[in-house]
Amino acid sequence: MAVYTDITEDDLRDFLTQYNVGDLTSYKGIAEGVENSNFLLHTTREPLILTLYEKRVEKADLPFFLGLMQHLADRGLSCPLPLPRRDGALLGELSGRPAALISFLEGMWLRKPEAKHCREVGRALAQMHLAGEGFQLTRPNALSLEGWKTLWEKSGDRADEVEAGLEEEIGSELAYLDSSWPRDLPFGVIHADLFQDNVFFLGDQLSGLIDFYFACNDMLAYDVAICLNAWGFEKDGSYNLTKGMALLEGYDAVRPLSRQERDALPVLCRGSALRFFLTRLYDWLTTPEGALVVKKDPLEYLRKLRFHRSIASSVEYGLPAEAV
Ligand SMILES: Nc1ncnc2c1ncn2[C@@H]1O[C@H](COP(=O)(O)OP(=O)(O)OP(=O)(O)O)[C@@H](O)[C@H]1O
Ligand SMILES: N[C@@H](CCO)C(=O)O
Repeated sequence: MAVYTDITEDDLRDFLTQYNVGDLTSYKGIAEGVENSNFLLHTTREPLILTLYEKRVEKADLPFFLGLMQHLADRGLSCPLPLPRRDGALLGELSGRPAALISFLEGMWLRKPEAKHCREVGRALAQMHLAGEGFQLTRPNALSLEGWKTLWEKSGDRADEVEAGLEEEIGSELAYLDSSWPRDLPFGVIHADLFQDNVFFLGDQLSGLIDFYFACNDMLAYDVAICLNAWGFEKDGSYNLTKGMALLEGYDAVRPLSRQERDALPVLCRGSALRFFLTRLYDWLTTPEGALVVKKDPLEYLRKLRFHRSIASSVEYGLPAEAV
């Protein structure tokens, strides 16, 4: 679920008078997603997505997210576009939340992606990294080392409620990452949350990327690590070498990874697994029972983190040996 903030039809109709989008014919809340409240609207002209930005999205960051979608779409990436209001603004307010109307992207996310889809995702990620060049606004990654430490300070003393021994294990992991985190790899705009539910396909054809609300400036290879975590594992927790290889090959064909980026992949995967473990752990411990949101399992990312600790070289992820 993600409808944290409900809207009334009257308020919505009033909100829509600020746009040139035709008349509202129907609307409904969208159950998927965990961050923002999303609604699907039908108007006499076109389907639209209405997003109300919730707790983890800073209002000051919205020009970055909305401007980035415009920048990427202008450069040929398939992603939703924020619609301007009659006064040109991309952002309005509805039910006390910042709100935007976003174009509807055709397609569905894949519940059972195969290696061929992972290859497409790798390609699209690299295309996004190239298309992001020249974007003028910047946004530091709030969920990198310092952000992880803050999350850990808020939840570390209760971590053993989720699994015994976690307080010590994650404390050591953070210390390791603090001392080993790469700082001089190529930087750019990263998506930072390119999970399966944020990539749409029409049949086997990738139709576009959505949900740029964690996008920020960080190491491009960190985004590859996020994708490898999200797409390279099976539900039973095992790493699927064929899928990982396809994703990496797809990326590398569009934006070749440097030797330094390849060498850093294991540590970047550890950091990325820790990032999602920590946000999930925090949500797990703080979301009240009965809230209308499906809590995501932090232990899934703990298992991935442990897997990455066993990796000695990026060849083990499926990068062709001769190219490493
Ligand atoms: N532009 C769009 N076109 C079509 N459907 C969309 C669009 N944007 C969002 N959706 C629908 O809304 C759902 C939730 O959107 P989104 O992933 O942006 O929400 P979120 O709360 O930010 O989620 P997440 O948990 O991935 O951070 C998507 O799975 C999709 O069904
Ligand atoms: N993709 C995130 C949730 C949304 O940011 C996760 O799976 O934990």
